[in-house]
Amino acid sequence: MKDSELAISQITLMKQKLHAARVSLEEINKDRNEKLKTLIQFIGNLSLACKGQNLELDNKLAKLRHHLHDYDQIDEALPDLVDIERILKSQYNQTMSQLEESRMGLSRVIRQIQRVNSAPEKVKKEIKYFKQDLGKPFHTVWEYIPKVEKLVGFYESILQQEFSQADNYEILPQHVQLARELAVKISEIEFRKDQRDQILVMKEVLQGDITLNTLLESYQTILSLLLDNIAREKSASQDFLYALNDALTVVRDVVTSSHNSNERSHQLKQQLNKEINLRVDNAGGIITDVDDVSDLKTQLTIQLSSLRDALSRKEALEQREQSILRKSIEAMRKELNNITQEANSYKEKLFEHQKLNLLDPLTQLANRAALEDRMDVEYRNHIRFKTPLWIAVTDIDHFKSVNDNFGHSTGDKTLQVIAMALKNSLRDSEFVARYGGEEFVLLLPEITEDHISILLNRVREKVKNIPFKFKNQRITVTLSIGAAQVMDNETMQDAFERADAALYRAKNNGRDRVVIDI
Ligand SMILES: Nc1nc2c(ncn2[C@@H]2O[C@H](COP(=O)(O)OP(=O)(O)OP(=O)(O)O)[C@@H](O)[C@H]2O)c(=O)[nH]1
Repeated sequence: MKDSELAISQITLMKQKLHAARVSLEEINKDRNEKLKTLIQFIGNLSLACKGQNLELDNKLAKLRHHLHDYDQIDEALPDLVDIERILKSQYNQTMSQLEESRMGLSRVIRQIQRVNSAPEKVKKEIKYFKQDLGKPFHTVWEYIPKVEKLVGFYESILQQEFSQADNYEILPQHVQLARELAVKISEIEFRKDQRDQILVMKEVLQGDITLNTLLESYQTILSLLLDNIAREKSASQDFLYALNDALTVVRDVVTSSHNSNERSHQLKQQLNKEINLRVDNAGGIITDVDDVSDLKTQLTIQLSSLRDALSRKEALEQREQSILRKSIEAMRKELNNITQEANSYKEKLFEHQKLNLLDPLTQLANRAALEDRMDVEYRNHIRFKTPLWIAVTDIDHFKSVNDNFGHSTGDKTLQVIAMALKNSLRDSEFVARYGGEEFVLLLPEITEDHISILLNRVREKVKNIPFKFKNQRITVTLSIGAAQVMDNETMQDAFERADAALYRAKNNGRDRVVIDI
């Protein structure tokens, strides 16, 4: 009887050990879930950083986040990782085919250039080599951009030759018009800080007495500056996509291998559990069935030794599992750290870029893209809270005569002063954007019909009272304004068109007035 008591106490001990093993397994699971949370957070940041580059990539990352929510669903995330890799590859292929098209375009242009007989012999030879060089495919956008620059260089050499042969090229009114338009266009483009001084000088030149040569030079310089900017932008996003691709491959491999080994250990553990339960059951059966103590002792010793053996195999298995898990988490953490750093720096660049993209460089007011975003927001609020919303379109009267009489740079300064006056006459909840040349759009929420006319006339008067003085001449600049309230069941675009039509009526009725479409 004493022996059987001993056996029972050993079984109890085994059970306690089993319980302890289960608790430590739970702890491992808890740790694993925490790491998973970090991974999900990371994928969330990644989605933010990638947002807008490729809609499918955005959706897949969102889905991946959803699947990774639960470690048990990790196998469901595997196809997403494969898909994301596929999208990145297809983006790469798309770039390659665009590059191929561009290469063919350049080949066409170079064939045309070759027809220019007056090109200097040296340039002709270079063009020939260049054409042969163009036969080879481009692998990256950086191979393409220098080729375009070179092509522009050929044009320049040929034109210089033409100019030196005949300097009787005259500047015609349409050339001056082109120069003025170019000056306006470059005000609408946001150049990098280090390029701005160069652009300012060029703007002055284009607005003054230009020669055909200066006009061509300006086109060439602007083209090279733009190409440089495109190359920088592309390089930032491409670097990021490569890093992202590499990181995703590592994460996928780690997840796959940890998933496979998990599957194997799960089966092994089930087997061991079965074996342990069988041993415990057997031991219980022996205690009740066998009467002879020495028999009982022998049989229990056999059962207990098998039980001990099974438990130690289980413990070894759990230890191995834990070490694999630790290693894979470490690998993931390292990769995640790298990519988080990449994502952060890319996010900063994107943010800077977005900020630039939403501001009109000349007036520092919101631009058209920002206006569209804000229209969406105001329209949603109008629908949701049933609050009144007005849209007003305003245009400076006879602005062309300011440019014609006092020059484009005076025109620019006038635009800046008026933009500031418009902004200062509105409340924080109201919004103004430069819609185009000398046209501005105002979004005015929560204004009643009685007040809209008062408000817009106040804005009009404010601009009219600005004491502009050009070439010692006191000038009054006026605004025409058209406004419309967004009606029930009306789209923002329809209301905008009614406001624009009202502006047209204000112009036709003598300008310097507000017309409200009712
Ligand atoms: N200086 C400068 N002028 C600009 C800019 N954008 C547009 N403009 C000029 O604004 C003028 C607009 O002229 P029009 O559309 O004929 O109209 P307007 O002279 O204002 O006459 P109304 O609108 O009929 O009262 C053109 O001369 C454009 O060149 C800019 O950024 N800077």
